[in-house]
Amino acid sequence: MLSKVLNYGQPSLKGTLQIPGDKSVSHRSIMFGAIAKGTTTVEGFLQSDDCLATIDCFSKLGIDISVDGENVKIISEGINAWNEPKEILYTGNSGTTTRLMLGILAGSNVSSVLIGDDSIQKRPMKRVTEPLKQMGANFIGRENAQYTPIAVEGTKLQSMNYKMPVASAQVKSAILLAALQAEGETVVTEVETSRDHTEKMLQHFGAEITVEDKTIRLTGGQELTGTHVVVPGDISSAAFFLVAGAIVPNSTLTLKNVGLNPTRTGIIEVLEKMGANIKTEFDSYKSHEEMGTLMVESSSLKSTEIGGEIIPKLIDEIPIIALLATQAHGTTIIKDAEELKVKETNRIDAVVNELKKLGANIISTEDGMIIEGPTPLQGAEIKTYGDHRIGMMAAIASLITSSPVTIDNAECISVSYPNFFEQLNSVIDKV
Ligand SMILES: O=C(O)C1=C[C@@H](OP(=O)(O)O)[C@@H](O)[C@H](O)C1
Ligand SMILES: C=C(OP(=O)(O)O)C(=O)O
Repeated sequence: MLSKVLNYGQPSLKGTLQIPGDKSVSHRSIMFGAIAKGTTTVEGFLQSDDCLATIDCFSKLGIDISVDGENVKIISEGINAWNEPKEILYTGNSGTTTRLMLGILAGSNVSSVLIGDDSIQKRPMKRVTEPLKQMGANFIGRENAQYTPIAVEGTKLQSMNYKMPVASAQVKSAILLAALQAEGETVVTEVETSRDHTEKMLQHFGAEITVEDKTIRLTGGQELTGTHVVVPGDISSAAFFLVAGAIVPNSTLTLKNVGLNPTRTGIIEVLEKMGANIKTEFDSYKSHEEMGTLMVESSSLKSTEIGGEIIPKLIDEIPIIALLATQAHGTTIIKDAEELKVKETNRIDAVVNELKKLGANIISTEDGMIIEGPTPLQGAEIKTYGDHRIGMMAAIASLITSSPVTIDNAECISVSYPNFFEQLNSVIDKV
């Protein structure tokens, strides 16, 4: 583990960043390219550890995948032509890879074994293996297929009618990907609308799917055809610079190429409610997903309450929103976010413990946290828990601390944002 001392000396931030590819869309571009018949070309692919784990899994299934920087080409004869992998499929630190692969492999005609890193081995998988078993899937794994390693014996699946108990795009996507191979019409109903990249990509690859409010219908047996995918920049990565621009005095940042799918833009709504100076400009059609440019300038901020249906639209941004709240006037309450406990680490505990070390006035609750601001922050030794989003939260905090911040593991950031420090250094105003 590489520890890193962050000593920027309270700079201001100025400049323009090209935000790297969306992690969720990058994973799905490979998965759909492998399921589809023909050639799929991907532009703007995120070459991060998580997305490379997805490529590695599909290479082991015999799919021809070539990577040339942000361009990827996938050639497949369709899901029924996959090879039975001779090796274990390693999903690394990626919950998305693990859960979506379980859905895909369940209805394939291969047998395989999935395993992830130490963090993945603790993350709950029953949320996908239970509903998939109801469709006929065969899994063997610890505690009734709650934890990896999990063995999957692909089989013919039946459709089902499923009311989701949690707001999770990974659960929804695993079921929809299984439903594509199942006999009959599957109906999935969400508790709250979560990111809809799977639904959008199904349409983009030629499938018919209907979405009405929180109910999604998909009939199995539809064949996907290879196509071209333009991956927008990741708003969850842009979020770190949106918050940096808002809290670091005298800053002006322009973020280009940002994915603006409305199921992901909760962070923009929150920044606006808190009084941030932020502007959005949509690009004309470039991708099957909305994208555009965001501009942010530092300003005085006020507290807010975050809970209910907005939570899935900003779930990965809560660590950086907590830092934002330390600089806002008043009491910010984040609730209905118990899902944070089953991410790369328990993000409620990690955020509260680490921001406290920096001097924040923050407490944890059963389903979130309460933050009182504004508070001047000081340097400290921060533990990332191997969680990329905690590492980046600490790095952005270091821009406003009175003394240096040390993070114990800088490498984990490459799970989602390999050129994070390069981009951060490029906007530190040297004058
Ligand atoms: O479907 C996806 O690509 C993701 C869904 C979310 O997880 P949950 O579905 O567990 O909420 C999110 O936290 C994760 O980073 C990516
Ligand atoms: C939770 C995350 O990803 P995953 O679930 O794919 O590991 C994340 O990127 O914050």
